[in-house]
Amino acid sequence: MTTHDTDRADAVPAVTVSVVYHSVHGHTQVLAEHLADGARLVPGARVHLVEIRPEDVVAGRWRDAGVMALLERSDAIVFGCPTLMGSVSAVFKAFMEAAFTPFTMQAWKDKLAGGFTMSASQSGDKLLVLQELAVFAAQLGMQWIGVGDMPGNNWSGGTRDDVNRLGSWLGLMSQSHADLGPEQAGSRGDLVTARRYGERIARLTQRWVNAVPYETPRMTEHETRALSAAIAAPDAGPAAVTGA
Ligand SMILES: Cc1cc2nc3c(=O)[nH]c(=O)nc-3n(C[C@H](O)[C@H](O)[C@H](O)COP(=O)(O)O)c2cc1C
Repeated sequence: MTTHDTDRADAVPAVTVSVVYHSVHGHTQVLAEHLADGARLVPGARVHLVEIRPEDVVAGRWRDAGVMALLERSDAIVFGCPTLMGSVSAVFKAFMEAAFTPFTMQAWKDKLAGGFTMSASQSGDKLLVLQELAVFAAQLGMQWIGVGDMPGNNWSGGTRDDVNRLGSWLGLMSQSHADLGPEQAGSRGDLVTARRYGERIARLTQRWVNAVPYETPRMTEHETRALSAAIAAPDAGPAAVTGA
């Protein structure tokens, strides 16, 4: 089992958020890391970053008892993988099929869920992957959380740095140019959107599990464009700007 864990239990009650992802060349991993960083902003959030590894797939079956035990005690699970041939990656699908056991026990019922995917094309049929992940979560009886941001890059002044620049709500979409390495994964806007989505999931988990008060953050289109402009500013980085 490969996990990178953070414990920010503080004085508030704890929730456990696990971000489970597969990445072939590292682009999806960057997205997962930013999503986890956003979740870590929430007091009490214990965030686990869990990589699904091809070496744990043997004869078509993925197995890792440690990961499954962690997921069973998680309050929220976020699923992510690259879009490959218009579908979830094969390694991640092997993980999904291994969830047949918790499915039979309804072990993940009423945990919160979310999903993300990365691809090279602007569309690349990423919606199909998010639909697969959402149906998977529904089969497990989970409660799905979508992206809560207005769309970006949908007007003449829009850029790749915009928040939610691919205009996806079912889950988080990001796009990486096929000739660039993971150090240039996605766009600044995608990484900020990932952090915002991670924070949203962790805050909603705190409300769902511990009834921690949560005031729904609302941003007008105008405010969203101002945030996108801040992300595009030369000195700004995704770590510095979230608009939260
Ligand atoms: C076998 C294969 C299939 C792919 N299929 C798609 C696709 O259907 N749509 C798309 O936009 N990109 C596709 N891509 C590009 C990947 O989604 C893209 O390179 C992504 O950044 C890989 O993420 P990773 O570095 O986390 O593995 C494909 C790449 C490979 C190698």
